[in-house]
Amino acid sequence: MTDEVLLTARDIRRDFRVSAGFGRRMRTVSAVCGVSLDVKRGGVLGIVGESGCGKSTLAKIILGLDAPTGGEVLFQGRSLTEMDRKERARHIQPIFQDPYLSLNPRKRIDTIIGLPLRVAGMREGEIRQRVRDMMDLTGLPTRLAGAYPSQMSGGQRQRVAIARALISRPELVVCDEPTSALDVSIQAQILNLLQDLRRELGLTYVLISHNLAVVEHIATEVMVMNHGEVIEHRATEDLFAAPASAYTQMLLDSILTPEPDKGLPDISFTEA
Ligand SMILES: Nc1ncnc2c1ncn2[C@@H]1O[C@H](COP(=O)(O)OP(=O)(O)OP(=O)(O)O)[C@@H](O)[C@H]1O
Repeated sequence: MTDEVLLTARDIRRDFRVSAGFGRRMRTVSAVCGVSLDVKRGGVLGIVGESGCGKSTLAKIILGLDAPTGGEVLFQGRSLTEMDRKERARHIQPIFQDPYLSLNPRKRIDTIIGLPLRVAGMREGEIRQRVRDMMDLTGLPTRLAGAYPSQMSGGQRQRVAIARALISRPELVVCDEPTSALDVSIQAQILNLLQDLRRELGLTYVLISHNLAVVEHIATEVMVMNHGEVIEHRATEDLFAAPASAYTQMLLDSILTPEPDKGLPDISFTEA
């Protein structure tokens, strides 16, 4: 990780107007309440917190897929609002939780992976080569190029989603629960792949996860959220060694308390 700040979010707010029920008045839900953060080039910022604390809303705002009701996001000093969709996509790409939902079931794998390059207007010959290289890099056998998402396993589908996200060589990848929909036995493979790709391609990640074991292993910094606010944001080692807040301590305690008969999650990582 370097000290260069790739992305800055300043005082982000996101309010939603929601109906309070049949015949009732509208009320405001504040999903994100004044969050500021810096993402440093080459690092992994883990964002953790319980369900509903605002992680995914913040991720969508960082990706430019949703507009904040207050504050601004700067990528290399430029506001995301100054960039069009194509330019944003060149710099920042998402990897979502469920690869099945995020892949078009009617398209072949090679078409899905190459789509960002086609949108950018690249020549077909070059696209084919880049797709082959990216399949190789993400551990997808080339014989799967003509397959459809329904013919693949969950892990393979997530590899396709990763290949598609990385093919336009973005600098920042926002991973929103990238392994939560996968079998436990596959989760570690995908996390190890993400780690290898980060080193090989010099990527920066924002990693949203409710799984603190995953975040502890991968993130260089961790930001803890609760009710739309930042509770603490520190280097991973420091946070796990001595959490500064009772809320973080409660989250840490909850991963150390296995569910009856299930034991702790069996995720084994390869060492860096
Ligand atoms: N489009 C929306 N309309 C209304 N309320 C919303 C909308 N999106 C999110 N919210 C509300 O904002 C709050 C934060 O939601 P968000 O999905 O960001 O949390 P999260 O931490 O990602 O949760 P999870 O881990 O369950 O995905 C929740 O109370 C949610 O109901």
